[in-house]
Amino acid sequence: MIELQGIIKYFHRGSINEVLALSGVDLRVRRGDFITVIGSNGAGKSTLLNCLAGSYPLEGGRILLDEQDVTAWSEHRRARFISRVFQDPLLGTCGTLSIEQNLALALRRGRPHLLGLGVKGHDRELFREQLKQLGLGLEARLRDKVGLLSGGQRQALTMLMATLVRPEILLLDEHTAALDPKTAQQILELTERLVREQQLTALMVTHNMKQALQLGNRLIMMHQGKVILDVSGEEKRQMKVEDLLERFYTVRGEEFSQDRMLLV
Ligand SMILES: Nc1ncnc2c1ncn2[C@@H]1O[C@H](COP(=O)(O)OP(=O)(O)OP(=O)(O)O)[C@@H](O)[C@H]1O
Repeated sequence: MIELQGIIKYFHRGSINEVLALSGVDLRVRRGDFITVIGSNGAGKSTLLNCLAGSYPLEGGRILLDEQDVTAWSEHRRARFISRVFQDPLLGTCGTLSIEQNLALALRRGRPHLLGLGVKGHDRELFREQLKQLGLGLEARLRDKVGLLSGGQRQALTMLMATLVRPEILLLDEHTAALDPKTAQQILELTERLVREQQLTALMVTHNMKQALQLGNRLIMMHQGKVILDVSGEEKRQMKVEDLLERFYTVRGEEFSQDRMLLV
């Protein structure tokens, strides 16, 4: 279980540009939770994921992994248990390396002593088998440079790389937002399958409320650096976009303007 306790994150603290991006976030992520994260622009969604991943130091609060305090752990150290997929398909893969070299790097995640790009025969078999399941024909292109792939193919490969060594937690930050609708849907289906088959714990940021309601077992809504709504199970299954807007109004006492988030 991962627990965030009273997380406080400022940017440019003490300057005229000071931003309080997270103002005391408490969140208990249970093993196997697939949490979709929604909220308006600047609500703190990406910052939350970045703080979990150790990209930024905190100004307050702690992060516990199975009751162990990992707040002081570097981003590199946390990469042993955290995988991330970003919006930009170029960020998760190395374009100048081949598909199999990228996968070989993913296989060594969290094992810093094993450097080099050599690919062993039995690993190659594993890669072929895994790639086949993507249904994109990439298993026949193991030695192709990743730079030759389309954005969707590259994001599918990134998803595979992020889960090749099972992470304790998978962080997805609008990972389908840069793709065309059909490709985005394929990546979402892949996401759902990988999370289900490997029983992963995942947090997925999205601007799409329908998507947030369709996927996962739990949904949190952020606003001005706080979690203002946390629904799961049957309650989430029954919810519609209008219910979410209504709940926002009840909690905040203000309308959720439609330009704050996509309602598709
Ligand atoms: N590296 C940074 N330096 C300075 N300010 C930042 C930085 N990252 C985020 N912020 C600020 O912190 C606040 C929260 O930003 P964050 O990116 O977490 O929001 P978000 O909910 O992910 O928004 P969006 O949906 O627009 O991506 C915003 O006011 C943003 O401008």
